[in-house]
Amino acid sequence: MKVLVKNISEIATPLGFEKKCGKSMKDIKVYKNAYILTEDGVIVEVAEGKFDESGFTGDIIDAENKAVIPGFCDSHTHFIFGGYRDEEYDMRLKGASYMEIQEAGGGIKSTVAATREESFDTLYEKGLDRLDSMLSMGVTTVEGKSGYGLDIENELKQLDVMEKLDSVHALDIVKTYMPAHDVPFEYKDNKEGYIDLMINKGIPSAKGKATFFDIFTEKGIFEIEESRRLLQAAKDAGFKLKLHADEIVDIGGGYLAGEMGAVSADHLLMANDKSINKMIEAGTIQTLLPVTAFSLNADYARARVMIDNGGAVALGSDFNPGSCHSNSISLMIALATIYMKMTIEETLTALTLNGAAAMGREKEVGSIEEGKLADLVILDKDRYKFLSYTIGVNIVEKVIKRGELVYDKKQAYID
Ligand SMILES: N=CN[C@@H](CCC(=O)O)C(=O)O
Ligand SMILES: [Zn+2]
Repeated sequence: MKVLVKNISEIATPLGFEKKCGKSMKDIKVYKNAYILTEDGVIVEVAEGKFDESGFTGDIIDAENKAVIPGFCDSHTHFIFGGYRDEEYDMRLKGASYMEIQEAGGGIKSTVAATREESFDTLYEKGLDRLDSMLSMGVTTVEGKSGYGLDIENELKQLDVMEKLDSVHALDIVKTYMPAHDVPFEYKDNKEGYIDLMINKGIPSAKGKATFFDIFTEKGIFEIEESRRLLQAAKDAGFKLKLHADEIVDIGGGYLAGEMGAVSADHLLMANDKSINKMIEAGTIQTLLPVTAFSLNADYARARVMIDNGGAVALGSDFNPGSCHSNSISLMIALATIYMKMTIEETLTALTLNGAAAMGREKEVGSIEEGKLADLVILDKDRYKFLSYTIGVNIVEKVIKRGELVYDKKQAYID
């Protein structure tokens, strides 16, 4: 089945089947007055000018002289969770810190209690709504983590919910197993016991159910040597690695990510120069989550140092019920461009091709070119620079996933 997307004012996309590093992050290909031809969900032609429609029997999507970009690849979310933490957020607005709340038994632990309580079906229904919301912001591939079960059964419940969602929803989901998100209440005086449980039972139980293993490497949560043991066990079991690193305190989590050959290290608000250089040397993608920094009222990650020294930077939403209850792509773009001093071209690469690479999907998605899946966003503006210029506003008009129109903002309104 062929689909033609025609009357495109401008296509803006990074090009390639590998992550972009350093200076090349800003190299965006811009086609003017263009079209995209797809077949069976895959892009077969991208060109400027008019496509000869005589004898064409496929479907046509008219972009009405609007700009087209690749579907966003959000490589860091915790979107399967029970309950909410609005009261804790209010406490933070009144001055309590994220870690104070966590140490007092709130934070991740309160979401773990709520997620254990919630049935598969309830988590699934909430997941559907959250995926719809992501789609409306132009996200076509998303990473989702477990990490709110913290026991064998409930961690697998989260992964199974994502598996089912992936099979029914237009968005593609890349699953991450994260039993090392925190030490559960029942092991509060026996962290070693929990680490042994994860190594001996948890990791084997999740084999084949998730692509990545992730850990919260943080002072007072999992320290460097504890993290190393867990990461090694996960790597030996065939998982690719991710780390939540250097978010609150610099304990060298970014350096460990480089040493372990992790695909990505995420947050990195406090990452020091040695860690940044180690990640660059190791090819570890530095995934930055500016909406979390904004929500925690913390300093932003040093994107310019990372990019100017040759690093590959991705951007993710970190959508979760605690540190960042927002999946807003437009807010993320505003923060990345204004506070992290990324250009809009670097930001686009970070949210598409590099995000795809942070999920191991760079060969399939993340750019608009022959051979990639036809995952496209039609903006309601004719130039891609409106992505940053229209501050904090969602300018996604239509979303195409594997060549099929799956979201149209205009149909969301009653006339
Ligand atoms: N920092 C650790 N994990 C999440 C927050 C999870 C939560 O607060 O529930 C994050 O990436 O920010
Ligand atoms: Zn996270």
